[in-house]
This record gives sequence, structure tokens and C-alpha cells, in this order.
Amino acid sequence: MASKLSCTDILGPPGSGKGTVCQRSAQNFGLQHLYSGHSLQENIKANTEVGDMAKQYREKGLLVPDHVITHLMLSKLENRHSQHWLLDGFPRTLGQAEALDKICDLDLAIILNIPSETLKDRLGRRWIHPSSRREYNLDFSPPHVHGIDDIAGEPSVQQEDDKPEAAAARLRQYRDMAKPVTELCKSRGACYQCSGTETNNM
Ligand SMILES: Nc1nc2c(ncn2[C@@H]2O[C@H](COP(=O)(O)OP(=O)(O)O)[C@@H](O)[C@H]2O)c(=O)[nH]1
Ligand SMILES: Nc1ncnc2c1ncn2[C@@H]1O[C@H](COP(=O)(O)OP(=O)(O)O)[C@@H](O)[C@H]1O
Repeated sequence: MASKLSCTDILGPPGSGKGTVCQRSAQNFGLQHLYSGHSLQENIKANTEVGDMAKQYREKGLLVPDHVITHLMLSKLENRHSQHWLLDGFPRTLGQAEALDKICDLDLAIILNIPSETLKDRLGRRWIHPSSRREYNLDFSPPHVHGIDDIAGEPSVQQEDDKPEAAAARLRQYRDMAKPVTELCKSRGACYQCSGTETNNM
């Protein structure tokens, strides 16, 4: 039987800094960063069937159905078997975690615990250049000119699901879904919990 994949998982609510931590870790340790939000965004851009469906869920701040995201993510993981993966945004439900568990040995789960007021504040200040997905934060990593992407010189925008109502729905959903996922990850590998309000100090 083929050996299982090897992966590290970064878990946390929307705005907790998963993407920021993953970008730094992928660069510093040569890991392959796989980000579920980005994979869905690629499909939205390419107008695929998955993309059309994902767009509707995203705009309301809802998770896309398990079978859709699981199929998308597992097919990417299985394509590059020799790689050590750094997973960002997946799994988010127990169903996703169980599907991943069948093909992947979890080396480490890093869980980001950030106070909800900080999360709301960060999401409200996150702006994105749509075509490159470059991210800015009005305090933490501001662009040179407000609302303009530093490299393309084009407008950056606030995503629909970072606006207050959708962001609040996403945070509520995370609270409802996260516990069994973190419990499964804890039972499988080393688990490191980071708490605080500053990514640079975690
Ligand atoms: N003020 C502040 N903003 C941060 C910090 N760490 C990350 N951010 C910003 O908060 C937002 C959410 O971070 P991100 O890495 O995208 O989180 P994710 O949604 O969990 O992937 C982004 O706009 C980041 O630039 C921090 O320590 N302080
Ligand atoms: N593992 C997942 N399961 C279901 N939906 C997902 C998953 N990952 C991303 N999504 C969808 O994409 C949206 C944006 O996710 P993401 O870009 O990871 O946001 P954030 O960085 O704010 O946590 C989610 O609100 C959800 O609709």
C-alpha cells in the first residue's frame, strides 16, 4: 500500500493569521503551501462549476459543501505525493478532517487562538488585489497608496465575505465547527497552540 502523505496543518478562525503564518513558513522551511480559499478562487476565476457554486457560498460567508472542497483539496494533495504539505484553511469540518486523515499523516497542527474583537478588526481592514490575490491590511501591512495595489497600480478591494455581516457569520460558523476538527488533529499528532493578538509575537 502507498505510504500516507505528510502534512502540517494551520488551524484557526478567519482572520487569525493562517495565511500570514503559512506564507512565512513556506518560504523559510521550503514547504508546499496549499490554501483552500485560493484553490476555490482559482475555480471562481476560471468560471468552473465548482467556482460558480463556491462564489455563492463565499458571498454569504458560508462554507462550501464538504464533498466539493474535499474532492478539490485531496486531488491536489495526491498529485504531489513526495511533497511535505502546509495546509491552510482545510480541514474546517469533521467530515473534511476524517477524509484527510485517511490519506495524510499529520506531523503538526498549529492552532491560532485570537480574540474575536481582534479578528473582526483585522477582517474589516483586509483588502485584496483581485487578480493577484495580494493582501493588504490597513495597519499591519498597508499599501503605499490606500486602495491601490503596490505592484499592479490597480485598485484593491474589500472582499464580500470580509464585510461585517458575512465576517460575523463566518466567525460564528467557525465556533460551531472547529472543536471536533481540533480534537481529531490533537489526537493524531503534535499540537501547538498559539494565543495572542500579534502574529509577529506568536
Ligand atoms: N494588525 C494586525 N494584522 C494582522 C496580524 N497578522 C495578520 N494580520 C492581518 O490580518 C488579516 C488576516 O490575516 P490572514 O493571514 O489573511 O488570516 P487568515 O484569514 O487566517 O488566513 C490580514 O489582512 C493580515 O495582513 C497582526 O499581528 N496584526
Ligand atoms: N475547507 C473549507 N471548507 C469549506 N469552505 C471553504 C473551505 N476553505 C475555504 N472555504 C470557502 O472560502 C471562503 C474563504 O476562505 P478563506 O479564503 O480561507 O478565508 P479566511 O482566510 O478569511 O479564513 C470561506 O468562507 C468558504 O466559503
